[in-house]
This record gives sequence, structure tokens and C-alpha cells, in this order.
Amino acid sequence: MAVTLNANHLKGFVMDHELCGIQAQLDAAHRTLHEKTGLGNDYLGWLTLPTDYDKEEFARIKAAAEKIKGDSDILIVIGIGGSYLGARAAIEFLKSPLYNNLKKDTPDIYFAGNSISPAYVNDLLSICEGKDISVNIISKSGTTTEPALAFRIFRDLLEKKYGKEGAKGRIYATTDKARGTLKELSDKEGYETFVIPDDVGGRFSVLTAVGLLPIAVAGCDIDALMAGAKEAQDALCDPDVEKNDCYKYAALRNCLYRKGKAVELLVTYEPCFTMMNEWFKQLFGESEGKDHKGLFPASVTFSTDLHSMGQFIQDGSRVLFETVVKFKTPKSDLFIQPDAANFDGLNFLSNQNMSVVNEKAFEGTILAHTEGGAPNMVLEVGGVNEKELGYLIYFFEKACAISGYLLGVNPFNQPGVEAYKKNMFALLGKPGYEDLQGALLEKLK
Ligand SMILES: O=P(O)(O)OC[C@H]1O[C@H](O)[C@H](O)[C@@H](O)[C@@H]1O
Repeated sequence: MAVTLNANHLKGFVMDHELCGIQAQLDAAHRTLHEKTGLGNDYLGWLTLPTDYDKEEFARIKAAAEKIKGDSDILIVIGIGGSYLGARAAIEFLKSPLYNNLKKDTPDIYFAGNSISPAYVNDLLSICEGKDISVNIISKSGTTTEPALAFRIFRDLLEKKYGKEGAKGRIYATTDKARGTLKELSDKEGYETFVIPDDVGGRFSVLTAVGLLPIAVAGCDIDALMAGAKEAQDALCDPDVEKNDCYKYAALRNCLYRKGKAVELLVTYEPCFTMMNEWFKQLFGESEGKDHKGLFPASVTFSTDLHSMGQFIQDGSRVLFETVVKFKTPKSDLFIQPDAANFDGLNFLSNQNMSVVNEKAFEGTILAHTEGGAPNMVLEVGGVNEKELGYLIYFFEKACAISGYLLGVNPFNQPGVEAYKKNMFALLGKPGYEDLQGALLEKLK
């Protein structure tokens, strides 16, 4: 099994009979999901994506990735939320958070359209000077403000640099198959397009063209990624909590939530996983956080954050539990040499691999935190590679859907996200929002 749940450190926090107690609800959540009878059942395409994905498009994704590798120094990936986090997370995890600075024969990849910061865009524009560029604009709705605005800027850059015809061969649009401004524009301009299936929501879309094209451009093996996800699809179907670690994870986090642990901290000891933490936060946060319910998903990277958030986790409000994602085999290792003078007194660390030190930090921390009243569980992952990542992505997606149904919410919508957008549009004077604008300006006085 690619992801194994170790619940040994939950002793004293969750009793064995609690898992038996929640089994009936788990059975119901499982049926609701697989029989497609629950809230949001229009958005279950991700459930069978690892076997059902469009093979013809998959081949086009690979071909486009090869073209981009051949003709571009830089790929700008424009998107936000589910149209951004998965690709970045996978690339940082599989390659490195320092990917752009590595010696490599694949293009640098920069992400844009995930904020409204002019300084960020200016920096990126200056990085692009004198370089050959391609752009992958990703937006399911095709109308999200942040990516649309960034696309306007980078499309203009490409058209000025290569002419309209040249730009056409360097712009790839990943969007809805039929609807939205982006689809219309792409058809009009003749951009190559990739589809985000109707029944796959943004935060569940990393294994569609949304994630696959940028991930392939970075030189990652997308066949292995899909194969790992398929393994999870096949393996995680038994509703028995004792036979399905994905469901056990969903059940345990729900048990903890019901006893007042309202914050889940996803913990990693690998900086390359930090963006996966961000992906996880959108997945669970947008899926569960509604109807005034839900666990608040947070994250930390250790040991970095042990020096900033460690105090709170050890000793602050007892509202949180930790889920540690732990890799059995590190991506690479480093032997610590002894030093004859031993001025720094660090010879006790020497003559061993650095991963051993990281491992002891993990063991010491889990003992300290559980002792301090923060429950911990560990998701053990084999290693850092495409197959394990595919499995882990599917594991989290399914755990998230089951968690949502256990909580009694629709895990596949995000109505709350519209509130800020409405206000922002009104304040910016978007046509149609005139009435609201007056009311808001009054409140801002
Ligand atoms: O892909 P898009 O339609 O541009 O959406 C991008 C993101 O923005 C929205 O506001 C939603 O909250 C997210 O669920 C979505 O992933």
C-alpha cells in the first residue's frame, strides 16, 4: 500500500470503540459517494478519473509538453486555486521547491494570476525579458478575475514579441469544453485547448490537463502519476474502517473534530511538500468549511516551523491535532562528516545520514506534542516519486469526499467564495453592481 495510516499516537485521544461507533456513518458516506446519491453528485468525475481519463487528450498533453520544452525557456502557468495549486505542488514535490534554479533541460516554470499584486507581475515581466516564453492559462470558469487579468498582460507580451500568429502557437488554454470567455477567446484565436471535465471541480482537478500539462513540462512522468492514482482508486474501496486507511483517516479526523479539535495541522518534514500542504488546505477547506461547520485545515513545515509555531502547538489552545505526512525513503540523503576539532559540538550528529537527524526530530516532536495534548496521526508514504504522489492525491481526494459526507455538507461546492468577489466587483464599478456599490461605500466610511 502506498499510503499507510499509523494511529499509534492517538492512544488516549481516540478510543478503539469510537471507530466502531462511526462505522455505520462511514458505510452510509461510502454508499452515498459510490451510488452518487449525495449532495454535489454532479462533481464525482474525479472518482474514476485514473481509469476514465481522456487518452487522446493525454497524448496531446504530452506532445504539447514536448513542444514547450523545445521552444521555451519559460512557461508561465496562469491560474488560481484549483487551477494553480496542484501543478505547483506536484512540481515542487517531484522536482524541488528550487526547481527553477536547478541545472535542467526543461523550461523554468513561473506561476501567475494567483494574486492581484502588481509588484509580482512586474518582477515576472522583467524575468521574461529576452527569454522565449509559452503560456498555459488555466481557468475552469474562464472568468476568474485574477487569472483573466494576468492573461491579458501575458497575452499582450507574447503578441508583441511573436506577433499574433506566433503567440497563437505558444498559448495553451485549459478550460471548460464549451463555456466561458476563455473558451470563446481560444476558439476565436486558435489556441490549443485542453478540457477540465464538467464533473471535476477545480480543487479535484490536478489529475486532469490542469495539473498534467505543467507537470509534464517540468519533466515529470505523468503516466506513473496516473498509475499511482489508479492503484489508490482500486485499493480504497472497502468501507470497513479497519481495511481502508483512507476511510480510517476520514473517520479519525471526524472523531477528533467532534471532541473539539477543530484545527487539523498537516505536517511535513520536507520543504518539497510545503505546496502540497497548500493544495491540501484548499481541498479540505473549500470542501468542508460551510454551514458554519468544518475542520480548519492548517499546515506547518518542520523543523522550520518548530522554531515559530512549535510553542503554540506544544502549549497553546488545545484545539488542534496533527496529521504528519512522512516519507519512508527520503528523496536523497547527505552523509554528515565528523570534524576533528568539533568546535560546534556537533560530532554527535556525524557519521550518519542527515535523514536520520530529520527522523529523530520527527520522533522527538511527536512524543513531545502528544504529551502536550496535541493528538497526532501519521500518514506513511513510501517515497518521493510520481507513483506515490498519484496515490496520495487520490487518497486525500477520497478522504475529503468521505469527510464531507460524514459532516453532512456538500463537499463539492464553494458558495461562500462569492461574497468577497461581489463586493470587490461592486467597489471596482463592474457594470451590474451599481446598487451594491453605494451600500458598500457607505459601510466603508
Ligand atoms: O478555474 P477557475 O474557474 O478560474 O477557478 C479558480 C478557483 O477560484 C474560485 O474562486 C474557487 O473558489 C476555486 O474553487 C477555484 O479553484
